[in-house]
Amino acid sequence: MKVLIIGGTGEMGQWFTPFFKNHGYEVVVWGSSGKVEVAERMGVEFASDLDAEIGTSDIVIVTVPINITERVISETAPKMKSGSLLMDFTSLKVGPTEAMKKYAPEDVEILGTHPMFGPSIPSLHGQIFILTPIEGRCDKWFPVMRSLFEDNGAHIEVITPAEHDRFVSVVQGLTHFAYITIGTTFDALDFSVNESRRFMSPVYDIMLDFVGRILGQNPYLYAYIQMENPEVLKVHDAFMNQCSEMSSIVRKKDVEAFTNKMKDAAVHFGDTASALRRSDKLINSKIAEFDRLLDSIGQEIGVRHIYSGIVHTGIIKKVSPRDVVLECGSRMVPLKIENIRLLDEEELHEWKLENLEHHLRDISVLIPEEANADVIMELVSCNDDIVSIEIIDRYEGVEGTKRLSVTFRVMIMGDVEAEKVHLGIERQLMGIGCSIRGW
Ligand SMILES: NC(=O)c1ccc[n+]([C@@H]2O[C@H](COP(=O)([O-])OP(=O)(O)OC[C@H]3O[C@@H](n4cnc5c(N)ncnc54)[C@H](O)[C@@H]3O)[C@@H](O)[C@H]2O)c1
Ligand SMILES: O=C(O)C(=O)C[C@]1(C(=O)O)C=C[C@@H](O)C=C1
Repeated sequence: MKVLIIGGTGEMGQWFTPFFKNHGYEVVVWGSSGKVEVAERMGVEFASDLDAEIGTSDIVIVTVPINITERVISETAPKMKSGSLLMDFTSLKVGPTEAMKKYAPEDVEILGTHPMFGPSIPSLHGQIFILTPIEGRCDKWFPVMRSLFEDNGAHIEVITPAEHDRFVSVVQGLTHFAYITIGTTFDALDFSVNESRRFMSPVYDIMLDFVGRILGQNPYLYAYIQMENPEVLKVHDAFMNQCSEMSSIVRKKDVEAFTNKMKDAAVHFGDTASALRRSDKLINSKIAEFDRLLDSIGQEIGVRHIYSGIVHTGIIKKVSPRDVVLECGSRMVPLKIENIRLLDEEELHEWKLENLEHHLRDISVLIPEEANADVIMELVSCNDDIVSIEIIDRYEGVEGTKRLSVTFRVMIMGDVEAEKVHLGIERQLMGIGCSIRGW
């Protein structure tokens, strides 16, 4: 089954390429900037002949900047083969769906989708995926796509394209607008965000992270989310009216009016108690990770850099509210706490197993008569410094004894003193009655 991702070299395209590849699809990507090296890095083909790929693909996904999506659909849809599926990931749904309806031949199915997440999420687990199928235009492929996303942990919401655009005019239109405007206000006030962190409350801390998260992303995406959805302007008007009304209440020092507005908004909002609990959880999770770092000073830890994926292991030397210093061999590595995730013991162990260069030792022993070599091996294997152990030789013909000779091949964890562990294993074997051969 072949999937062509038009825009496959972009942010979302690069997220979904390995996703489809890992589910057994052959993936071919195309991007206007011709980034063949991006395709190579992902281990997929770059579509050198785009029209030929469109005509032979089972699924074509359009995931290009919002403002050109309809044009790309109009150029792509008519060239698709019978029985195939045309799908998009655009943050708006009315325009792209109308274009798919208009330009896709009747025997090509169409499905508008909007993944409600950005490309920095690790998996579909717990993420919302909005689907806007058109009656009679996606009977074969809708259940296939739905279960592909659902089986990977996504929560599916099915609505019409118009309902979608109305909801996202607030869900994204208002949220992004408010956060971006907070960012532009910092700038207009020439306010030092960095210095302000010294005085931050939990609410401010979290708000800053979200403002920074949005400001740091592709500004064109956010511009088109504001400008290509006609519903957004109504939301801006309502927001700005509320800003002026609240500000004039503040100027008049009208406490009664302010508190009434706030109480009314709380009633309209609904369950503020759950919002408090959930935001407490978010705040506490930040504190919990910080506490774990503090508790680990002087101990070995492993942290994964959220953006590069690189794992650093070492002894934790210093922790301040925003930074941590790790001693990695002879180097001191400073890391920003917001950029790292602390690995738990099991994750660190797994990482070591996969990434360290381990030490191989063969230990030959004569085991006691009547003893069972497999049981002895099981006993020895209960040692955290041992990666693996196997029996590579059993020999009954040792001169002068009836005892069985057994050779254990032991892989010792790469970051421990192999000699010490080796001697420890030999001592343990002797303790249960084995004689080390070659002594
Ligand atoms: N980034 C997100 O967080 C996010 C989340 C959900 C949905 N989306 C939607 O996904 C789509 C892609 O967003 P993105 O962030 O991956 O964008 P991007 O800018 O990172 O990637 C755009 C891709 O489109 C290609 N492209 C640019 N101009 C083109 C043209 N004229 N013809 C064909 N291809 C062209 C680029 O080469 C690139 O491969 C958008 O519709 C966006 O609304 C984005
Ligand atoms: O950065 C994130 O995690 C996002 O959620 C990105 C985000 C958003 O901010 O709403 C951006 C555009 C998409 O349409 C969907 C999600």
